[in-house]
Amino acid sequence: MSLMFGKARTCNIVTIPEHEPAECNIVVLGATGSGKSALTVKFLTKRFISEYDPNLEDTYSSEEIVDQQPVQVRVMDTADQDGPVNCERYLAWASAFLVVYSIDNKCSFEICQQYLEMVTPYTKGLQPESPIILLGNKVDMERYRQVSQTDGETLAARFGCTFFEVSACLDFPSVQHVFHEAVREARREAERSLAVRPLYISEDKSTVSLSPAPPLLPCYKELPTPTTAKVVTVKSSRAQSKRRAPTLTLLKDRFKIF
Ligand SMILES: Nc1nc2c(ncn2[C@@H]2O[C@H](COP(=O)(O)OP(=O)(O)OP(=O)(O)O)[C@@H](O)[C@H]2O)c(=O)[nH]1
Repeated sequence: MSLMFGKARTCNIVTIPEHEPAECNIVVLGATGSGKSALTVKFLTKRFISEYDPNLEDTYSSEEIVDQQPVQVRVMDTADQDGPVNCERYLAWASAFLVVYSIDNKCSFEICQQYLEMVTPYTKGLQPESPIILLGNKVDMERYRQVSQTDGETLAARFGCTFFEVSACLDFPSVQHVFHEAVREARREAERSLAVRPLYISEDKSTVSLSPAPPLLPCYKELPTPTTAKVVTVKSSRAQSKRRAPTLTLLKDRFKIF
């Protein structure tokens, strides 16, 4: 079974065959219109969407290379109407969370606080924890800014999470960096939680062993089935390129891409 950075793993240390990539489930949360879908599609296709179905919630999968290591990244682009509802559909599934607001919308920032207040108590009690990244999106809208960078940094510090300001319609590398940073933090958490298991040194000191692993309890929860979620395998026009690229077959009627 491949190692998941997050809940979905057996409770023993599992060695992953070289060829099998690790997996990382990222849940994108935030107020309506904050840019969750635009950030998700930018990460998967390098392109910026302008129109979308605001009520659709989808989960995408992409093969990524993060720090020379292959990882199957699944991104759940959620669509709550105004604030956290029905959270159990993603809490146990997530390896990491991106909580998004728009810097030109104070209300979206306040809704992010509700998400952080809901998600943090759940993740802090887990081994490994699911890291949270707070994202101020639409930084290209500086002239309409309603939320200062300091406000974002202060909120992130209060909940112990990482903070970035990005724009889904500007450069791709800054958006890719946020998703890859979520993978790195989930990877570090998974390694840390494996490392903190107590070591037992036998009487004759001849052997050192890890604490007896708890019984094999598959912790993996099936992919949540939100009302309209579909796991979409993604294939982008770049898939034809030589470079190992994320692939996206976007269901054209959902997004207008330019
Ligand atoms: N200027 C600017 N507009 C953006 C940016 N990201 C998204 N938008 C626009 O903001 C609107 C909402 O973007 P979405 O990605 O659909 O937002 P969402 O959070 O997915 O919204 P819901 O699907 O309703 O939950 C769209 O018109 C996007 O084109 C950005 O970084 N800059």
